[in-house]
Amino acid sequence: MDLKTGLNSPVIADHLPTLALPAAVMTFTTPTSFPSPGLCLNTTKKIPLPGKIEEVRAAGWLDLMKASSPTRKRQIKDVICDAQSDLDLQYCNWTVNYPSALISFEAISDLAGSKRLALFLDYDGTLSPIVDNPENALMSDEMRAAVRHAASLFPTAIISGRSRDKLNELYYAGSHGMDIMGPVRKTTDSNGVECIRSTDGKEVNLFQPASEFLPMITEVYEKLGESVKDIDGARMEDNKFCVSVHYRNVAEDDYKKVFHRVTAVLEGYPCLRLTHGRKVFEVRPVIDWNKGKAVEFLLESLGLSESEDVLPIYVGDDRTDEDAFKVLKASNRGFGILVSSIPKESDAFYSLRDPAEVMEFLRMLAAWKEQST
Ligand SMILES: O=P(O)(O)OC[C@H]1O[C@H](O[C@H]2O[C@H](CO)[C@@H](O)[C@H](O)[C@H]2O)[C@H](O)[C@@H](O)[C@@H]1O
Repeated sequence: MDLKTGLNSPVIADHLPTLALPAAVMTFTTPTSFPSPGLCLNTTKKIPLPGKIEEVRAAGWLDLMKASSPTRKRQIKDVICDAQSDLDLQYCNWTVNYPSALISFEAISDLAGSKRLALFLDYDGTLSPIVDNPENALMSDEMRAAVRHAASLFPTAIISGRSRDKLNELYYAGSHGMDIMGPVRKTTDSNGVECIRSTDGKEVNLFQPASEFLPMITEVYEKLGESVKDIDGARMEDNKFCVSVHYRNVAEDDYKKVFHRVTAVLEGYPCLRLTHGRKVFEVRPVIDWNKGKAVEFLLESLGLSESEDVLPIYVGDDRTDEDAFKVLKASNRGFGILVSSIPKESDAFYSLRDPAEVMEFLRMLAAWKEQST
């Protein structure tokens, strides 16, 4: 997919309640085959769950899948109005804890002061609206211009679950941060970093911490594709170091089927984990690497990880972006901005409603930078 001019479509935000699965569910067996155990998180042996807990687990996931469906709008105009006003009230109350980055822009620019901003931008749901077909999730020309303008003023990276070759912009980390094309590192620690030339001849660094998992990812992609091919609307996506199983276009009655087919295949891959995205199952290696680690890696590559006069800002909409929000929150340096049109728990500090507001925020940042220099 080439990210060209985009299609504007309504952003359908998904509400994903947090689901605390029993600890037993989250244990994995360190495999005897495939990558060296060192690569797979040290974990205790996976124990078969008693039937009851297995049912609870399946029901929990099913609730997650249903909760991420768009609320069914009834055809009666009044109900939509009422529902809309209730949602607005809930959203308004939520922004008390997650202030709008547009309304709070003056506070943000005061915080930024003379610091050097570093921008980290998620792609789907942040720079492009959520649409039914991933192939149609494109940045609009206006958004692309806003991103490019910001990138001319601040170090800017796109960090996405998509494979890196679908993102031909700036610095970027595809596969949920596991495939990083970043600036030539200014630090000595270069283990695992390969120096290559990018398509426009620029010398860059390539860092792929999950490269040993490629054969496993390729194999599980094939198996998952085979296992869901008879489910109408189910769609696979190969994101190089991770796999997406989309169910946005699957009938809700078939959600359970998708869930059980995916989990049945993954039973044979204890070194892979399943996370829930926006009407998508994300299958990733069980390694200690995520979007938060990618942000830390890129800051270090830019020589910005030690200095106090840097303000990293991460803008994202999905659960995998929370790893980056957590890193910035824990470092007490910089902050996350959650893109959501409905209330959600998050480790972000600010909020923006949708990609249109993200674009406005980027424009405000650029204007602020240009008038303050
Ligand atoms: O980290 P991101 O850049 O947010 O990528 C996360 C996933 O985004 C895409 O799927 C989501 O967007 C699609 C297009 O709007 C939508 O159809 C789908 O339901 C969403 O889950 C992408 O296709 C995945 O590969 C990414 O992992």
